[in-house]
Amino acid sequence: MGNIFRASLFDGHTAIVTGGGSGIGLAIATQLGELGARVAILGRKAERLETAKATLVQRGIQVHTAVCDIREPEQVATFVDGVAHALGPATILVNNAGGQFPTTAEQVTARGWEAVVRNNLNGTFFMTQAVATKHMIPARRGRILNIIANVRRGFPGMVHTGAARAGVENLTKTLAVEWAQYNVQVNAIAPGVIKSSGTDQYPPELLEVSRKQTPAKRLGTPEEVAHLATYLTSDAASFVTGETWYIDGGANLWGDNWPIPDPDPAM
Ligand SMILES: CCCCCCC/C=C/C(=O)SCCNC(=O)CCNC(=O)[C@H](O)C(C)(C)COP(=O)(O)OP(=O)(O)OC[C@H]1O[C@@H](n2cnc3c(N)ncnc32)[C@H](O)[C@@H]1OP(=O)(O)O
Ligand SMILES: NC(=O)C1=CN([C@@H]2O[C@H](COP(=O)(O)OP(=O)(O)OC[C@H]3O[C@@H](n4cnc5c(N)ncnc54)[C@H](OP(=O)(O)O)[C@@H]3O)[C@@H](O)[C@H]2O)C=CC1
Repeated sequence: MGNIFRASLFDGHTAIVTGGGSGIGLAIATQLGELGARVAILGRKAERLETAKATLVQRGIQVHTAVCDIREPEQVATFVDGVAHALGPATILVNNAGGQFPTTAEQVTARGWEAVVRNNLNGTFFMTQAVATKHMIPARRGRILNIIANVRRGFPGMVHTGAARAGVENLTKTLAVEWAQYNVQVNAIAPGVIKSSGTDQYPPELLEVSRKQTPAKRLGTPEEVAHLATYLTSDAASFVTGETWYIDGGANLWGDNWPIPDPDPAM
C-alpha cells in the first residue's frame, strides 16, 4: 500500500521515536520523516542506530541519534536536551522502545520481573515526563503515542509485560486528562503480532501459531502500524486523546496470545 498522507503533513515538527533503530520504531520514524518531520531516534546499541540513520538520511530525512537507555532518567534528560539542541523542541513523542521474554508467572525471578517492568513502564514514563515538561508543556503543543501490546485479556505467558503495558495504558488515560489543558494529546497503539525484527527473535513455529490464532490469518507489518501512528500524531487526530487503538487483525477478540497449557489440566 502506498502512503495516503499529504507529503508536508509534519513540516516544522520534531518527532522522537524511542527504539527507532529497528522494526516498528524505524517504520514509524521513516514515515514521519518522509512526511516532513525532523526525527530523533534512540536505543541502547550504537551500531543499530548508525545503520538506521544511514537509511533515514538516504531518504532525505534530518536525523538525530544518540545512545540512551530509557530506564535511566539521567540518560533520558541528556537525550531530550540533545534533541532540542540538534532539531528543536519535540512536538511528537512515540514511546516504542520495549520488550520482554516468555516466562510463566511461577518461574519469573524478581530481577526478571523488574527488568521488564522497568523497560516498558518506567522507561516510558521517564521519557514522557521529560519530553512533556521540557518541550511540550512550555510550547502548549504535543502528541504522545505509546506502543503497548494486546493486553485486553491479560497476557498469559508474559505476566510481566502484560502488567507493565496495562500500566502504560492507564497512564495514557491519566495524562490525556492532566495534559489536555496544555494541548498535549496522549494515545496508545496495541499491536497484535507484527512481522518485525522483534518477532524474528521468536521461534517461527510460535509465530505460525500466532498467525492461525489471528482472525485475519496473517501477521501485521511495521508499515501498517506506522500508518496508524501517522494518523494519531497528525492534526487529523487533534480531538482524539486517552484512547488505545488495537491493530491486530482481530486478535484481541479471539484466539490465544501465546500458546500456554490449558488452565484446566483435566480438560
Ligand atoms: C510468537 C508469538 C509472539 C507473541 C508475542 C508478541 C508480542 C510482543 C512482541 C515483541 O515485543 S517484539 C520485541 C521483542 N524483543 C524483545 O522482547 C527483546 C527485549 N529484551 C530486552 O530488551 C532485554 O532482554 C530485557 C527483557 C529488558 C532484559 O534486559 P536486562 O539487560 O535488564 O536484563 P538482564 O540484566 O540481562 O537480566 C535481568 C533479569 O531478567 C532475566 N532475563 C532476561 N532475559 C531473559 C530471557 N530471555 N529469558 C529468561 N530470563 C531473562 C535475567 O535472567 C535476569 O534475571 P536473573 O537471572 O538475574 O534472576
Ligand atoms: N512485533 C510485535 O509483534 C509486537 C511488538 N510490540 C512492541 O512494539 C515495540 C517495537 O517492537 P519491534 O519493532 O517488533 O521490536 P524490536 O526489538 O525491533 O524493537 C525494540 C526497540 O526498542 C529498543 N529498546 C528496547 N529496550 C530499550 C531501552 N531500555 N532503552 C532504549 N531502547 C530500547 C531496541 O533497541 P536496542 O536493543 O538497541 O536498545 C529496539 O530498537 C516494542 O515495545 C515491542 O515490545 C508489541 C506488540 C507486538
